[in-house]
Amino acid sequence: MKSEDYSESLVVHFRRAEVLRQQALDLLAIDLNERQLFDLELLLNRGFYPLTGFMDQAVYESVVQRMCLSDGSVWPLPICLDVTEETARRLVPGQAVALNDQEGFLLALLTVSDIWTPDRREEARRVFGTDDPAVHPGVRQLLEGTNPCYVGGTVEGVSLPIHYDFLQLRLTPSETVRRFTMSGWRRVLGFHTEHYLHCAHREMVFDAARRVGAAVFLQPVVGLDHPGDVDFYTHIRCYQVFTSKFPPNMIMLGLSPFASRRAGPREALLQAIMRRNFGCTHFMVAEDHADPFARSNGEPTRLFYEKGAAQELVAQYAARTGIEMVPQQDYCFDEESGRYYPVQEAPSEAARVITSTELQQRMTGGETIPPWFVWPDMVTELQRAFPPRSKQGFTIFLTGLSGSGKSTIAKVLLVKFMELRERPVTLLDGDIVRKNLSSELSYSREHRNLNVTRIGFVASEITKNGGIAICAPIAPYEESRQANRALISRYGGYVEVHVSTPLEVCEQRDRKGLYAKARAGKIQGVTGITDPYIPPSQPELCIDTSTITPLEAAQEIILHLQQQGYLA
Ligand SMILES: Nc1ncnc2c1ncn2[C@@H]1O[C@H](COP(=O)(O)OS(=O)(=O)O)[C@@H](OP(=O)(O)O)[C@H]1O
Ligand SMILES: Nc1ncnc2c1ncn2[C@@H]1O[C@H](COP(=O)(O)OP(=O)(O)O)[C@@H](O)[C@H]1O
Repeated sequence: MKSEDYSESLVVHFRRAEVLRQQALDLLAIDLNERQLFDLELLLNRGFYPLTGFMDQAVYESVVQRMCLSDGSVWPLPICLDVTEETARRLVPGQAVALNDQEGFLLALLTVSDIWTPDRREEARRVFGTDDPAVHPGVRQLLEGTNPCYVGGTVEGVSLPIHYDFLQLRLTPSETVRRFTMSGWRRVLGFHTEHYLHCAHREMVFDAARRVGAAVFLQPVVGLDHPGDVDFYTHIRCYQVFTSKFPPNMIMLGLSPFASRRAGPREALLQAIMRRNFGCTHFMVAEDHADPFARSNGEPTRLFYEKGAAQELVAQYAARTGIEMVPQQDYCFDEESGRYYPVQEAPSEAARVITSTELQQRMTGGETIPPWFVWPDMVTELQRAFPPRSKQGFTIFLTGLSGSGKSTIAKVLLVKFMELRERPVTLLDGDIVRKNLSSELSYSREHRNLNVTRIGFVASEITKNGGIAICAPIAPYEESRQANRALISRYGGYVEVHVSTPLEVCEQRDRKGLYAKARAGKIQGVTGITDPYIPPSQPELCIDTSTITPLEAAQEIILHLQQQGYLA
């Protein structure tokens, strides 16, 4: 396109966007969730070409049952907009609806074609191969994480979803096609990944590209949070290091906003179609591609889909999709010859593959990483995401009856950590939180859980930023304690301490007269008397303070932290 033509088309686009913005002021608006935003972005940037909007019922059924659109072209997964029953009742065919991001910023106008209640169990059976949410996380997401009604219709874009990070890498299909052409790339091998890549991956990608005579388009999936994954920014910086290890003009990095369904072969096929839209001629597919239980680097694991099924499906449809399947082979390192080999061709049993889990363990344990495994500049990046435990933040969560000794132990720990001066320390004591953060809450089960998860949220932020959080609420219920454990252990250490001092001792202490009041019937719902305390099922430590001093109790916790490597 000539530059005058391009400026003219931009002007037309801006004028049209302004018209749509005015129109949207009077329309019903739907604020899209993260998954829906990813789908919308791919509809607007034509990553999902030939789709021009969210599928209507006929197309949806055809895709679910026969994997094709109404014109017969291959399409393996439904791309639908799910809404609540309440929203569905407010919609009629022909109506225009504003589609906003989570902050209410207008992204597109949807012209509704139909609204229906899909049989999501049937969808799950067809698309995922099971309708049991217990055995497949994708099915769980579909049945429990999406709304019950679907809305179909074409979308007209006002703006692509806004990103502020790594803008130079957020390439649309038209941008990648233009860049491939300008680079003289006629054959391009698309490589989709969610894992961090290392030296053996370079050999793997290099060999595959050489075999088919193609350059490489590395397009990692970014966006949805994967618990336990390397921190997002480190992840991308590692991809940048990875691409720097290839000869000039051989590899390009671009970020894809795809929301994975973990639908195995069908998902691999959709990813292949997307890569074709981004300008690739070949697509690398792993044996366990998009399997919900897939792991990088050949870690042994029980897969949901048959090994190799994804490769077969993508290869089977290659002529119709216009993109060829290239099988992905795992590589290992043979120390004797100092060379990398496809795992099946390794000259000796001793050839080494380090798995993602082992790498993570080595990083957090502060162990060395052999140079044949990860380049030193990538190790530096990874060390930021996986600091050794002695540099990670952690939370000590003391739970137990009133008077069991939580606050006293917490105060001793606070002083000890302040003395060490290694990390910033925050004490989130039950009474203090009640005054400052949860003053409106009662002592009902619901409110206690809310209070405890609020404490957990604050502790998770402190832990994430490398600090120490000491929490000391009663926390009588397992559900909120488990939620805190799951949240906080994503970011650092979590030590649950059950201060298990028996009720009789707590009652004898009765520093606040709480038990006396409860026994006299002056207050209701006191934990241990008329309200339950459910002991933690698997606390890291159990401390009964009836026979030990506060200092001794604190020392037990410090010892545990030292054993676990959190304190040097
Ligand atoms: N009904 C009832 N049950 C238990 N405790 C009561 C109640 N009413 C007031 N208090 C005082 O509030 C403190 C407990 O609040 P928490 O926020 O730690 O409780 S919870 O975790 O939300 O269950 C607790 O403080 P601690 O003694 O420091 O534990 C009590 O003094
Ligand atoms: N080993 C111990 N650890 C903690 N507190 C103890 C210990 N031995 C005796 N106590 C006494 O028990 C009481 C516990 O009160 P507190 O720490 O406020 O409990 P909680 O915060 O669990 O309600 C304090 O008076 C404290 O001096």
